[in-house]
Amino acid sequence: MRARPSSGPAALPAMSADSSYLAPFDTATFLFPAEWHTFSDLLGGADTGLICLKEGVITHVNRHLLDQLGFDDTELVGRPVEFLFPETGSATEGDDIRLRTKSGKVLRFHFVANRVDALHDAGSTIWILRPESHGAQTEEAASQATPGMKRQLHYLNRLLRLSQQTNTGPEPALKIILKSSAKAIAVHQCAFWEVASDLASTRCVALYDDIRQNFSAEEPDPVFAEHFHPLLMQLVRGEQQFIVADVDQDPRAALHCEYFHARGIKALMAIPVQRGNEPAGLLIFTIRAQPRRWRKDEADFARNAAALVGRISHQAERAREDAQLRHLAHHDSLTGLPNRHFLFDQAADFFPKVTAEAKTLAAFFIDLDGFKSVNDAFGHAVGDELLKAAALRLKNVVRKDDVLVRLGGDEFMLLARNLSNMRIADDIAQQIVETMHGAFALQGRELQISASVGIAIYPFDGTDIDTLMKKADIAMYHAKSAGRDQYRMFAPQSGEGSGKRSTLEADLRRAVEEHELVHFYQPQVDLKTGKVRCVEALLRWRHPRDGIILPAIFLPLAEETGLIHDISARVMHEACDQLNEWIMQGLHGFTLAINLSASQLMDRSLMTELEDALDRTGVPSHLLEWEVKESTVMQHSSMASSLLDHVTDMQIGLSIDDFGTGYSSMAYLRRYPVRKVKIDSSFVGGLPGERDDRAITEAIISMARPLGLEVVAEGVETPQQMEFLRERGCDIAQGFFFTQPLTAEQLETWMIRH
Ligand SMILES: Nc1nc2c(ncn2[C@@H]2O[C@H](COP(=O)(O)OP(=O)(O)OP(=O)(O)O)[C@@H](O)[C@H]2O)c(=O)[nH]1
Repeated sequence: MRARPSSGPAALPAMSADSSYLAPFDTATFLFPAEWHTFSDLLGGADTGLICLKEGVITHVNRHLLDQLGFDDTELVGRPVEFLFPETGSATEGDDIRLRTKSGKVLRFHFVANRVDALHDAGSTIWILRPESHGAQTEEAASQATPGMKRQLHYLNRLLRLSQQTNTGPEPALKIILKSSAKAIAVHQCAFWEVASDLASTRCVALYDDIRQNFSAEEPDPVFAEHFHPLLMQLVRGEQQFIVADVDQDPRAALHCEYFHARGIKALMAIPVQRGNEPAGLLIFTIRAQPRRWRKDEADFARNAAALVGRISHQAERAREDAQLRHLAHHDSLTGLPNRHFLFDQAADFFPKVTAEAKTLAAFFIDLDGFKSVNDAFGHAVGDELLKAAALRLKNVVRKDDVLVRLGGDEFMLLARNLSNMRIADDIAQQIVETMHGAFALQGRELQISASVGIAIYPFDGTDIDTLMKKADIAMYHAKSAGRDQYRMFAPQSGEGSGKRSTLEADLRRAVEEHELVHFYQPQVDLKTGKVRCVEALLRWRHPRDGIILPAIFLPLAEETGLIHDISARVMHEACDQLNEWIMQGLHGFTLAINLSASQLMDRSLMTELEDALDRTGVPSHLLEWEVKESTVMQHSSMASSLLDHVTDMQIGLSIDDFGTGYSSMAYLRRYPVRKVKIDSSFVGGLPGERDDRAITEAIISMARPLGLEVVAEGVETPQQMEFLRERGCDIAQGFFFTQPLTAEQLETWMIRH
């Protein structure tokens, strides 16, 4: 087989050291360095030269060959291989090959094998060069070695490919090495015997059997204990290799013959494995039935495989130790909870995420009440038990994405992410307080304790963990002063922090004036026709520093400061303008839904703003829809009723948000002209798998139908959810399955495509 690289320049001045032949070159794109090292470790016996080429250009040369030729790595890598040929040159597998040294001498090598696509990188070629024959005997040896080395190369190649595919840790890697090594040097079995750290015992970790084609771990038996174990221990301790061609002829094997006969072993190679500088065990290759005169390349391969096993097991041990250390450093040994260090490390990771996702985060500072007296009355050990039991109860309050840590003593902190509204923070704090109420049965006693909780909210009370913790601590202190066994939100008057609140207020004023409050739009799609029936306008604050902020965060502040009026007026006008623009563009056939909070519903001037906006734009009022939360209609029914009555007269649609979230009286459905009810996304999220969510969804749909109400499902994310809803007769769906909320321009493009 001709192996001369075809892509190299045809007539090169071979002896030239002209650097113009150095192509722009990045080794990493050709071959992983680790892969090359594994490869050259395993194949490169003390006298084997290896060159790796990519399209005729040298990418790697092993140490042995570099030493022979007198070149440095950097002098060869990146050059066409012809650079090494004296005058003209060629390379034919199975033949001799002549290469020039740096000093101008010419050396001859035996070209054992040329492997195309040897490594993961298609197009890579590996040349294996052995010392050129010095006489008849060596020539014969070389030609005998050739098929063996080709096989080694073949299995090595497989080994590397597999190790890349699996990459699942030391155990699969070990199996791959055992199997490939057994095949590469054609033995019946290859086993790794690991030695205990006190060097007192060995254990067969894995054994590959070529005949059975499977792995097992050899069970030591009495014959092993008496005849083989002493040999293993002696080899491990002395770091000696034991290479035997015929166990019946070799006097060193005589003592252990019984074991070899019992196992049918005729020849073996036992090679010590080092883990770092410590003995790790032995890699043992065995041959049954026939003696075997081990060739040098086979012994080299075995030694290199043992080195690889040692390296992998060393890396695995280090990774284990690192993980253990990291766990210890980040966890509290009493409760097993993450500790303060973990919290700060985590904070570095999740604060940017929270900001990027425009989410909120609540920090709960939890401190047990009167814990000291438990210690004093019953002793530290009972105190410890109580801390463990309290931690366990707190864990039950934690949701999937939350982080609970023990800060120290009787203090814990919970970070709850992704709060869609502030009521959830109240609910969580209430749960924390309540979870401590039941008596703790500890060491035959019943102990009663309570907890005080302080809450701080990101980004309003702080944008870093230190500040949030401090504010939550202040709020917790206020909960204690108010009588303990309760929670408090951080409020400006609860300590320093008023500065921040007033900055925020100023920010919000500016936001209204500078149009930082913007609408995103999410379509609601008819499940029968696939048409867009409605577009919900979702108000967001595009804060120049803090990113997107949800209304659940800024509306309470807007209500507190009276800014809500300006915001509502703007919402009405902008919604009508946008709808008008879409109508002018020919996008119609859908309504526009606007969310109204409780305080907006009580603002009588809102009606005037709405009428102005409708007059100014000419948008027909029936194309508007108001979305009001069920709780809002219920809690403020008398105050809101006159506004809602007016809406009825104007034929503005009314839809009830978060329908079914816990209010039992449905009388308002008859009282007001409700057009639609929306199934809260918290129920839709569990569809179709969660039994309760299925039952609630089905109940809402069957309740709405006789009342002539349309049902809209919010938060639909998967085809399975959509299919379930469609089958159950849900009319309309909205959610990421169709699209996330979009800007007006994005929505236009989306609509044209759908
Ligand atoms: N058993 C036990 N006690 C601890 C541990 N770490 C700290 N403590 C004790 O926990 C107590 C916590 O103090 P405080 O929170 O001020 O005591 P308290 O009685 O709960 O006071 P209030 O919070 O004001 O109700 C101190 O007495 C600490 O010595 C621990 O690991 N185990």
